[in-house]
Amino acid sequence: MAHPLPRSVTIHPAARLQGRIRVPGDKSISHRALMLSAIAIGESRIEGLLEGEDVLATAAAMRAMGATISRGDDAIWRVHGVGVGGLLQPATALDMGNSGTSTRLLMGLVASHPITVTFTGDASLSGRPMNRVIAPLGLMGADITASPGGRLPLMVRGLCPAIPITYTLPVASAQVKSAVLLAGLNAPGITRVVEPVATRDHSERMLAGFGAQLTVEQSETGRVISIEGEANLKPQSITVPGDPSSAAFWMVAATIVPGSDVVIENVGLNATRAGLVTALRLMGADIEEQDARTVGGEPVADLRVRHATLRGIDVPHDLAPSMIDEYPALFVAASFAQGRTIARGADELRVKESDRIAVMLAALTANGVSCEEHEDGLTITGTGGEPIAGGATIASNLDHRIAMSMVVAGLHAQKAITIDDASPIATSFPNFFDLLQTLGGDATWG
Ligand SMILES: O=C(O)C1=C[C@@H](OP(=O)(O)O)[C@@H](O)[C@H](O)C1
Ligand SMILES: C=C(OP(=O)(O)O)C(=O)O
Repeated sequence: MAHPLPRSVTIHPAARLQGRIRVPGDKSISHRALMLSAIAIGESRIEGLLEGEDVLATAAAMRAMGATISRGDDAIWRVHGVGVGGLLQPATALDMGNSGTSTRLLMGLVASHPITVTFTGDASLSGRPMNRVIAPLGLMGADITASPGGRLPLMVRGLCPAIPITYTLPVASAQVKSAVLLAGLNAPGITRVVEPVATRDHSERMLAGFGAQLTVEQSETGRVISIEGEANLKPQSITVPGDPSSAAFWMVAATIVPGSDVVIENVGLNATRAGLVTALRLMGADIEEQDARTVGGEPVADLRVRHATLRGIDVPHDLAPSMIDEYPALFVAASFAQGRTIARGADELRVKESDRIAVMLAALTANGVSCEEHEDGLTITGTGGEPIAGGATIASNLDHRIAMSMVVAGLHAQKAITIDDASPIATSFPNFFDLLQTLGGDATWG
C-alpha cells in the first residue's frame, strides 16, 4: 500500500542503500495502453498498468468518452473499447490534472472524431505550450480554441472525416508525433509523420500490436511513420514493463551513496528510453543488466547498481531525446562526480511540468552545488563523491521529477534536505517512499 503523500518531506542522509525493488509500470506505455484499448472493439486486458494520477486521468477521460474500464482485484485492468470513430462527446470538460501526455495524445484522438471536448489542467499543465499539437491538428481540420499563448483551458472541435497530412516535427516530441498518428487513425487515407530526430517509439509499437497498418522507414529527412486511417483495432492483452524514468532515481541513488548495492527489477530498456543508462556508464557507473528479456514487446532487464565514483562528462547531445525526463536525476548524479559535467542540448526541459533547468539550478545551488545555467542545460561541478552541503528547503514547483531528484540528492548530503511539496510524486510514482524505505532510506513527513 502506498504512503499517502504529505506535502512536506525531509530526507536524511543514508548510510547505504541495499535491497531489491520493482518500479511501477511505464507511464508512457500505460497511457497508450488505455487509449488504444478504449478504441479497439472488444475487451483488452492490461497488466502492470501504472496506477499514478496521470494515468488515472487518462482512464477517467476514456470512460467519459464511452469506454468501459475496470480494475480487478487481481490488479488487471479490463477495457471495453468503442471502436475507432466511436468516441462519444463527454458530458463535462476533461480534467487532465498534471499530465502533458494525456492532454496532447487525447487532443489528437478527439481531433478526428465528430465531438467537441474541453481540456483543463492544474497550474503546471495550464502553463505548458499546446501550439505544437494545435498546429498539425488544425491542418487535419480540427477547430481548436485555446487560452492565450496556446495554453489550457482549450476546446477541440473535431472534424470527421479529418484530412490526412504529412507532418514534419519541428520539435523532437513523442507527444506531438503520437497526437498526429492518433488523429490519423480515424482519417481516410495515409497520415505521415517525419521525425528528424527519433523519439520514444511506444506509439508505433503499440499501434502495430493492435493491428493498425503502420510502417516505419528511414529517409534522408528522418524516420517516416505512415499510418492507414479508418483502422480497425483488435483488443489485446498487454503487459506493461517497469518505467525506466522511475528506475532512474534508484540508479542514481545507488550510484552516489557509498556502500550501496541495489537490484531494480523489470526495467524497460527500449533504446529510445535508455539514454540515462548510457550517460551514467560514460560517467563510470556500475550498472549490470541481469536476465535480459522481452515484456509486452519491449526489452526489459533487472539492473544491479552498485556505488561508484563518477567522473564529469560532456553529455552527448544525441542522448537528449532518450533521457529527456531523466535530466533532473542526471544533474544530481553530476553533483557528486569528479570535475565538470556539461549537460546541454536539452532546451525542452524548459517546458516540462516546471522549467527543469531553472528549478534544478535553484534547488542544487541552495544545497551547495556549483552550477552554471545555459539556455539549453546546466554545467555542474561535482564533489568527487563527497556529500553535498544540503540543509535547504527546495520548491518542487508541481513537478514530480524535481521532488524525486532532490530526495535522491538528500540521501548523500551533510545536512537534511526538505522538499516543500512531495505530493506531485503521486502523478507517476505512488509507492516511491515505500521503495525508499525498502532500500534503507529515511524520510520524515509533514
Ligand atoms: O510521449 C510520451 O509519453 C512522453 C514524451 C515526452 O514528452 P515530449 O513529447 O514533450 O518530449 C516525455 O517528456 C513525457 O514524459 C512522456
Ligand atoms: C514530462 C513529463 O510528463 P508529461 O509531459 O506527461 O506531463 C514527465 O513525466 O516527466
